[in-house]
Amino acid sequence: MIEVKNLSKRYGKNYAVEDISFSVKEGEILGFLGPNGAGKSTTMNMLTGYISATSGSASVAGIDILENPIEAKKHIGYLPELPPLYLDMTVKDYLDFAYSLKKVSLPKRAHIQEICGLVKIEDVYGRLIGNLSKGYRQRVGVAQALLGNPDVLILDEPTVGLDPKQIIEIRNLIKHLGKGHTVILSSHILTEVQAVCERVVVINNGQIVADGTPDDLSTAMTADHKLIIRVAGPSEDVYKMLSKLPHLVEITRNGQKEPGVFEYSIETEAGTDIRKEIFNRLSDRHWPLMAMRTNDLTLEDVFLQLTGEKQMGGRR
Ligand SMILES: Nc1ncnc2c1ncn2[C@@H]1O[C@H](COP(=O)(O)OP(=O)(O)OP(=O)(O)O)[C@@H](O)[C@H]1O
Repeated sequence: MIEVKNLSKRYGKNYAVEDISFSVKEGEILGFLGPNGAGKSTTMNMLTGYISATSGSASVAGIDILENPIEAKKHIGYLPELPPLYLDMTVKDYLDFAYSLKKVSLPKRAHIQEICGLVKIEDVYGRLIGNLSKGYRQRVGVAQALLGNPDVLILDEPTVGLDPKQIIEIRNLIKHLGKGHTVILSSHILTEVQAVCERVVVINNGQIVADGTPDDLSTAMTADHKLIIRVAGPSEDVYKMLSKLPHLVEITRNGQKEPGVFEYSIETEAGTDIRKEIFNRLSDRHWPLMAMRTNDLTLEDVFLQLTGEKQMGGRR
């Protein structure tokens, strides 16, 4: 549904986005994750035809957005980071205005009513946008993006500035919308993409540093070379035996976790998997293996490893 190939945007000597490629399948909810300044908005603005690209191509529903922006835009609903809401308009007037601006051909009243029901803004329909809470304003922004029933929704940081209850509501709304649309959602919040998205593209300093499902990314970084095991056996002897394991990088004793059961963290060379070896050796000595788990990284750890950032961008 969306194809981005070698897309770059340069401002002066600096690349805001450099040579990025990714694709989004029909019906997918893709999280575009990166810290502030990573290039998310720039990418979304190019994808939606708001700014031109320095080089590369992007297409939506098979239409090149840079060559044929008017046609391509008919397939896209866009919620920019700062939605273009007119605070002195009522929700009704604003949606009527956006309907005309977008030259939507669907039957006006029925279409707008359906969208208002979907994003749950019927009860504020006659109110001034300036008097609405941020959560409701964001819903109005989403309603505007849904006008014309586009195949693709592009939402730039849709939960920024909302309170926790509003965040949950908007996330649920996006998940719901994902059932009938292809969605790209940008975010600098890991838990958000984990909660909402089926796939995540991680961008940092204008470049893509990872692409996969949230689980894939954790797994890829975890591998099976970092293990935590618990063994019922004499701590000193077990430790000595484990120290002779092949491909060992480091072994740490974590102490006694239950009577007679000691825990160890084992790291081996990347790409090695010594779980069977551990099991067999302990079994030979009749030291029961009470627990074994990979030292899972959270998506947050993965992100920090991928981007080399000390911390995420400050806004929440
Ligand atoms: N019009 C512009 N002129 C010069 N530099 C720009 C312009 N727009 C963006 N940049 C730079 O490009 C980089 C990427 O910006 P972009 O807004 O795409 O990041 P972002 O990931 O969306 O971050 P944020 O969440 O803060 O909006 C930043 O370093 C920014 O300063």
